[in-house]
Amino acid sequence: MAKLFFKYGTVFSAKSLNLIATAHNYETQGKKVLLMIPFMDTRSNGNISTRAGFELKAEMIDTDTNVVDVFIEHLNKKEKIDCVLVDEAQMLSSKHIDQLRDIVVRFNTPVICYGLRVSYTLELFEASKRLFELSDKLEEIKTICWYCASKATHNLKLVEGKPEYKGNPIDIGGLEKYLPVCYNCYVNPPIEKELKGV
Ligand SMILES: Nc1ncnc2c1ncn2[C@@H]1O[C@H](COP(=O)(O)OP(=O)(O)O)[C@@H](O)[C@H]1O
Ligand SMILES: Cc1cn([C@H]2C[C@H](O)[C@@H](COP(=O)(O)O)O2)c(=O)[nH]c1=O
Repeated sequence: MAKLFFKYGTVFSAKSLNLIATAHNYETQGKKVLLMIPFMDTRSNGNISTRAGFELKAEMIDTDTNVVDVFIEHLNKKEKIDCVLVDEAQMLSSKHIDQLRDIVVRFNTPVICYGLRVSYTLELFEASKRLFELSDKLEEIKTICWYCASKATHNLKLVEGKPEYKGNPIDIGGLEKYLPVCYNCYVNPPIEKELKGV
């Protein structure tokens, strides 16, 4: 029986790197993966990429895209899909997550979603909440706090060097805007540490 997975972590925890390694493992065995990324991720241009330097082309999922239809289009092209991999899953809607769940059940195909758990405003993203509700397996991808030796559990947003805790939970950006932090450093960040070598 195929399963729905949610592999979640903070920003900069190597989620995309993990996805690309999984795709590579399938492909070296001659198996086919279907890659998806939300259209909303305007940084991607339809590519899943990692800061470690790899990039893969993906299907872009817009608000009104039915992901089951995307999957069936590939089957109709005589592709045998062995696994669906979704990056930045937190930017999808809960309806998309229901559709991904449907793919697992109807086509007995594993779906692995990678994404953030909570926003810089400390809210579960709509899609992440649905993934916690529907997934067969939850796995945390871990990294360390930017400022101390604790595990990072939250995402700190900095605007002109100052922490920002309120606003639209979806706000695209990279390390210039978000840092992986523990809860203590989220609440009281020692923000003088510079961004070096990233
Ligand atoms: N230039 C680099 N070369 C190799 N690895 C890097 C480089 N820059 C960052 N990394 C590593 O890449 C990881 C972040 O990767 P990424 O997959 O983009 O994370 P996420 O998708 O969780 O934001 C971190 O573990 C970091 O140590
Ligand atoms: C914390 C947080 C992040 N985002 C955005 C910023 C990036 O575009 C992605 C996360 O990318 P990564 O590969 O995981 O680093 O999500 C956001 O919109 N809201 C947030 O709270």
